[in-house]
Amino acid sequence: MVQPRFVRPTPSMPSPGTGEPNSSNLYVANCGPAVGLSHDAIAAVFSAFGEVKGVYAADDSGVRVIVSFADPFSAKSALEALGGRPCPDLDGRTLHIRYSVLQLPSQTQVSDCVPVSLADSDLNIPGLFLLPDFVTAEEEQQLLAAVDAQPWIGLAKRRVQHYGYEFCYGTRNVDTKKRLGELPSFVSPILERISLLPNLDCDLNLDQLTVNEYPSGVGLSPHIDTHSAFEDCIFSLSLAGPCIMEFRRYSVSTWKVASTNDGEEKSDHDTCIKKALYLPPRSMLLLSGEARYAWNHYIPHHKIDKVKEKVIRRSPRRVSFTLRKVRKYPCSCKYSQYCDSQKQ
Ligand SMILES: O=C(O)CCC(=O)C(=O)O
Ligand SMILES: [Fe+2]
Repeated sequence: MVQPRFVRPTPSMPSPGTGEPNSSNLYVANCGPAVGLSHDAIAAVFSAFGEVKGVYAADDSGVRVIVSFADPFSAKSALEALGGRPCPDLDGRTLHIRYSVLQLPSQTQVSDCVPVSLADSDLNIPGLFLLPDFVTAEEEQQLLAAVDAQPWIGLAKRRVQHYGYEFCYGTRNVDTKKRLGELPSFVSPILERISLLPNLDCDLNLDQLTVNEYPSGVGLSPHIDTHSAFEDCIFSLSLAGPCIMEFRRYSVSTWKVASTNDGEEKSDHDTCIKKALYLPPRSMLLLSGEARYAWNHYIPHHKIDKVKEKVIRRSPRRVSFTLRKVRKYPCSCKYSQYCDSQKQ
């Protein structure tokens, strides 16, 4: 699936707030993954005004998004209610909103494609490690059978299960006072294998597991796992199918980002470094240090991926086990510009 591309309307287009709504799509500046606000969090706020079909990056800045509604009247209500004022549910940021229009496919740039690496060393991201064949094919089947015997929670596009602590998608955090219990015994062999990994300078008493089941073509919006929620070292085991994971480091990625009056940062800030890695089934991805704290991770919403000139169709299903250690005290990492604990 090709992600739709939207543009900001030109000045000749009808101006917002006057008369009829002219688009179902809103161009929203001053929020996005570069300032710790995931597309899911933005969708949750805008869906108070009607059905949100999707939230997309407007450009590479990480602070400008397109919110696409099912109808123009919802877009108009959201623009009128949220535009130009601080939004308490989005970190108090002042949203700068205009209508946006869909760009025709012929005008669409195809520069979105990031070359996909097969080995972690090609990415050159400190703290990122890919461990192929972390579990055997037999163990993979046992793990899948174990989670399929448990109840799934349905989200908009994928299903999840939480163990240890519930992960709350609204706050992107966990409630440390609400422990669900021990991690299930079916992950014990994995925890044991993790504990034997050499040279890891982090707390490996992992106590939170999120199981994600992605149908073909479903991805995950760019995000950094909330610093205040989890310690360093985040493990993600891929089962049943592969995926491409993209990593983005935004140049404006800061909680303290200064924006001009209309929320537009200067164009020399409009860049992010993008890298992509192929995660085969049964592999374990470890995000630690810089990779965990400073890089957004993202699974593009594609049904077909291109890996080293080969076209790969996504399998009907990918199941991931994300294992983390819940943080009990504020984060004091050295990546303060990405850190909600050190937000000023
Ligand atoms: O599915 C994955 O491998 C990643 C999941 C993830 O990033 C998360 O749950 O925060
Ligand atoms: Fe994540």
